[in-house]
Amino acid sequence: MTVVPPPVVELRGVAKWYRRSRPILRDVHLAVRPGEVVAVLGGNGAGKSTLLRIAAGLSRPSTGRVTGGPRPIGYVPDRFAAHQHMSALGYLTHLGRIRGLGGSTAQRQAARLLERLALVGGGRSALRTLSKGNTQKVALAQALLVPPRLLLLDEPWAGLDTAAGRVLGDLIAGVAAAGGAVLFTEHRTELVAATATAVLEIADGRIHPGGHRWAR
Ligand SMILES: Nc1ncnc2c1ncn2[C@@H]1O[C@H](COP(=O)(O)OP(=O)(O)OP(=O)(O)O)[C@@H](O)[C@H]1O
Repeated sequence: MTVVPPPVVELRGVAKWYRRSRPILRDVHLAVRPGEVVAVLGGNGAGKSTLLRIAAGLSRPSTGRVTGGPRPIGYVPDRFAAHQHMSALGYLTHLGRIRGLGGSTAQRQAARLLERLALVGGGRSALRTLSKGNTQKVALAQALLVPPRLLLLDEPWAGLDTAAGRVLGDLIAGVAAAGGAVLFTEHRTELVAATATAVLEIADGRIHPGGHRWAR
């Protein structure tokens, strides 16, 4: 008998609207379990980022419930502002310490991720000088400093070159293999097909199962 593990995060009957807005999400039911990599598709403005923010606990549903909310959560937002004068390595080390790592572990982990993602110019580069793709590498590294039980990625391939894109695929697979759950948004179907174990689509505020499961 196969035992289905409990969801890492679960949304039950979630709806979201902003003042005077149409409902962005309606009656969304979604469960992401350990080892799953779930892709959320949908057109511009469909509500994908809204869904991720709710799953992250950053935005409250107007109705419905979110259960789970494990720690640590890794979250890469659709826009990562990095205007600081700090270096990439200094910034990530600082964040790692805030998240409970010792100073040298935080620095080692930050350096390892930046090297793996091949941050151009290296970790000493000031954040505000980084190109879009290199800023995205820092955004990804901050989400992975502490191995997340839930990894939420909003269009994580945006701006990445091919090599870094492949590394991202490996990092996502690594989180899932370690028993983490991953929920990501993406428009490019080839990236979804190569990465996701399940696909959902948001249309009219409702979640529609993609129906297709791609074997890894
Ligand atoms: N704070 C807010 N106040 C009012 N409306 C908002 C707010 N945040 C998002 N919206 C609206 O909610 C809708 C869904 O936005 P969301 O960013 O979730 O879409 P998305 O599917 O991620 O879009 P894209 O693919 O363009 O990134 C949009 O119409 C947007 O304008």
